[in-house]
Amino acid sequence: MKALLVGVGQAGGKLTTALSEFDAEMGFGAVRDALAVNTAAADLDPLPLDTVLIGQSRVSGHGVGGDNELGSELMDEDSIEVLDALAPRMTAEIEAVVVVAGLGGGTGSGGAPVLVRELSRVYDVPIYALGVLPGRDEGALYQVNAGRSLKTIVREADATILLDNDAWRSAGESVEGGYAAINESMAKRVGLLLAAGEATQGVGESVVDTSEVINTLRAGGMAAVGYASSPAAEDAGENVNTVTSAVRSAVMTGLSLPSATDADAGLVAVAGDPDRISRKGAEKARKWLQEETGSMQVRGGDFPMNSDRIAAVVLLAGVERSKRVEEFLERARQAVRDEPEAKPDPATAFHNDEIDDLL
Ligand SMILES: Nc1nc2c(ncn2[C@@H]2O[C@H](COP(=O)(O)OP(=O)(O)OP(=O)(O)O)[C@@H](O)[C@H]2O)c(=O)[nH]1
Repeated sequence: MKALLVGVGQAGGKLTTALSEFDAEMGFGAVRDALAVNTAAADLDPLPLDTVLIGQSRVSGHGVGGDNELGSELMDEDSIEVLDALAPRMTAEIEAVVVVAGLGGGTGSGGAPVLVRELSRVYDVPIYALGVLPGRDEGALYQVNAGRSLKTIVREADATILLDNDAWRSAGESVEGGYAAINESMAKRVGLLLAAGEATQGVGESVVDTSEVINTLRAGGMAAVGYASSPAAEDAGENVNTVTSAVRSAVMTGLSLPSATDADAGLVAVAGDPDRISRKGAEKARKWLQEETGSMQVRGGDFPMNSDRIAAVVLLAGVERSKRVEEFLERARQAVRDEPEAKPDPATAFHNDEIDDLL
């Protein structure tokens, strides 16, 4: 999928950078261009990307300090500047725009839903969101902000891929301490997914096509991406279990939103040397995923790559009924109970259209 990335806020800018770098290192060419937008000049300065500073007349380049309503207002006021910066990058080859943001802060949390809405008004290609959920150790404000932002962005975007900071929390390590490694790992999942339909090596109808990724994401709502890999034998016949166990691990332990396995649609891309990929293994894995997700709509195919390993990239779409999402919303609800002055209950807001959301 030839994509244009827009990072909003600090996490958005860093993740967009990690994604662009992964795509370039792998030589995929799926990330065609990228831009970072922020209200804080200091967060934009270190990024190796073109940048747009918004809200200068109101916050003088100092950020919004976690106020996502202000983040949303500033994006609304300056969206023309952002759209102007994007216009020359929106060439005919672009198949999707991905707006990347941490949902728990201020600028990304408030600004990303506004930008998604504006982009959807102007362009016909799908506008996806890539949102980072705060870890459970992060403060109440992060949880509340993310709850409201999530509700709004899911409504505005064609699909919202969620990355849960807790999914990467290794024992004893703080989320803050591990951002660089977390971002690399997130970038690998999403970068492979974007590149899955771009594979040019190898032919055959079993190769995953960009339209299959887009059609899977048509389930809308929230999505998750999983990844796992293992060494493979040279002979495809010996790799039946290698393929099935890579797909299982991608879902059971490698998902960007852990346990989000109740899905409306799925896609399994088996990456590796086509001579090593077991057809039987790929078919078994697809059937297993149908059972695991309860969806009959599970697509599958190869992602030809030069490698002596076999990797599985799994996309699950329409995962909003999952336990993990409920857990997050309960956390946000609890945060509101603990800090009653912190805006409306995001969990109720998520399920109740009568309650105001961010936009
Ligand atoms: N995965 C990941 N999460 C991050 C990173 N940086 C911040 N976060 C998370 O993002 C949320 C905070 O959002 P930020 O992007 O820092 O905030 P912002 O959008 O710049 O908003 P303001 O700083 O309030 O203007 C928190 O949940 C952080 O844990 C990062 O590099 N990687």
